[in-house]
Amino acid sequence: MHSSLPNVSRSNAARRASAESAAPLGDSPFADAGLQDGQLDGGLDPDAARGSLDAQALRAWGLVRAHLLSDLGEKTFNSWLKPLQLSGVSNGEVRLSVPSRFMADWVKNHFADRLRHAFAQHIPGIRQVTIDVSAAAIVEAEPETAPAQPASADIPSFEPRYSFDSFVVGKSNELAFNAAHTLASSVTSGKAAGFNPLFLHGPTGLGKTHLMHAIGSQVLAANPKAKVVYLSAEKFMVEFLAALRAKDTIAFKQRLRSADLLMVDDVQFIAGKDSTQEEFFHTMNEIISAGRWLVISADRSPQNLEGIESRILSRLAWGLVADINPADFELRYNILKTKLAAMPDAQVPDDVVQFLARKIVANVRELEGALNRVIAYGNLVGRKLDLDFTREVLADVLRAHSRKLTIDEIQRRVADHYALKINDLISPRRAREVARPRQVAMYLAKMLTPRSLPEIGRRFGGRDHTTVMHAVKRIEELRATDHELDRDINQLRRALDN
Ligand SMILES: Nc1ncnc2c1ncn2[C@@H]1O[C@H](COP(=O)(O)OP(=O)(O)OP(=O)(O)O)[C@@H](O)[C@H]1O
Repeated sequence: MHSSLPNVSRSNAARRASAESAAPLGDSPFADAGLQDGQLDGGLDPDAARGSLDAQALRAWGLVRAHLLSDLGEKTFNSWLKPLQLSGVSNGEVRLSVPSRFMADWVKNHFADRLRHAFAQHIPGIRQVTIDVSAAAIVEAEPETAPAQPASADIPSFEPRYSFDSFVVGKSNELAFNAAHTLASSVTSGKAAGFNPLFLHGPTGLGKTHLMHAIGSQVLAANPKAKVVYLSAEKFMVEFLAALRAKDTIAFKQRLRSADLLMVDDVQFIAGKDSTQEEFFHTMNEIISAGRWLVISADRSPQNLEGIESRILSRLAWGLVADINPADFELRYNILKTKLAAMPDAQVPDDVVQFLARKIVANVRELEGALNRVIAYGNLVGRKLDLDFTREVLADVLRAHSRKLTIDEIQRRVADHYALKINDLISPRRAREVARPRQVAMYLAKMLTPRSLPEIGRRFGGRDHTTVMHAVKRIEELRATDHELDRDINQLRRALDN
């Protein structure tokens, strides 16, 4: 595991190392994908970049970061995982470093298992992940009294992506959208909104943070001097406790309580955290009674927020409570189309968009992540973005979502499609009108179920696994030239997907 890297900037070192290595990592032909996103630049200890890590470790690190970003979402990733640096891999152990003791403890307590699991998928034999404070940080900072501030807590990046214009409205989110828009207009015009605070709630990944950022962007666009403060409830707590430890809560209080618009995201996080809730209650009160604006989000309604003090809940219920529900197919499809309209270089056929909208139903973050992954991998390997490629790239996501398809179902569909009986498919008959559909059914069984070749052979009248292998190969070859067969298979796959 030793290859030396040139002493270049961190992201270049990581990129170059992964680009230079030709060896595929595990089974994935897309091993570099983790380094495609600017989000994932860096993450490499400067000492490691000077030569102690090999290309496999670097590529695995890129993938681990990509997976964690898509699993945990940008907010959590940026706050806690983006600052991690890879400093070494040896003897089944991955060593990571962070800039402060506080962060090291936090990451250890909250993410160590997830990191270990993610690494083990890409570097066989990884048993342990160790998180240390980086040597440079120990010299430069006072970690115990000054916890890391991995991302700006004060003013959100206001991502231009997160605007009202880019938010696609459907039945499930129109109340929240209208409420957010009304509040933003009231803050900028000074006219009463008729409610304050605004409480947005809904399951993860459905656009609460997007709407908060959109409110903030609109307010700042109208009045760049407005004091807009956005922070997650987690960061509220971390900063408050740090201020308490440093015996200096005045600056913290002033910064939040003087906001014209204060937005606190994911408030469920402070459930059961008594002293933080106390502070939060006074902050809310001060903001509202001074006629300034408050927006709160949570993953559930105020009635269901267990562990949050009743005085906070009743304060929240005074305002407007707007829910966001899971998107239906139409909204999911429109969201994808809107995202694609902003990416003129991406050529994604409509059947792929429909497929994604049909398959990825849990939340918009996952939907967006799936689309980005297909596009990024397509660019990386230079493949046409069709349904086969999409299924290949998203195999893990689809597996998690899909119901179990059986060989019986495949046989039934194929038999119907070719106007045959199921018995024809498992019979010894070799006539072409039976043999070709049988090969199609075997091919689909191999592609769409986890069954092994011998198992599939057994289910087709006790045939040998080499017969199945031959069928799969033959259909793959024919699909490239026989358009009718290709169309049949696409139709069958769509039918089986539903
Ligand atoms: N209606 C929508 N139109 C366009 N993009 C959307 C929509 N809903 C969600 N998104 C996108 O989905 C992603 C996840 O949304 P967001 O982070 O706002 O979710 P959230 O509800 O705050 O999740 P969490 O509870 O995990 O914080 C973002 O990239 C956001 O832009």
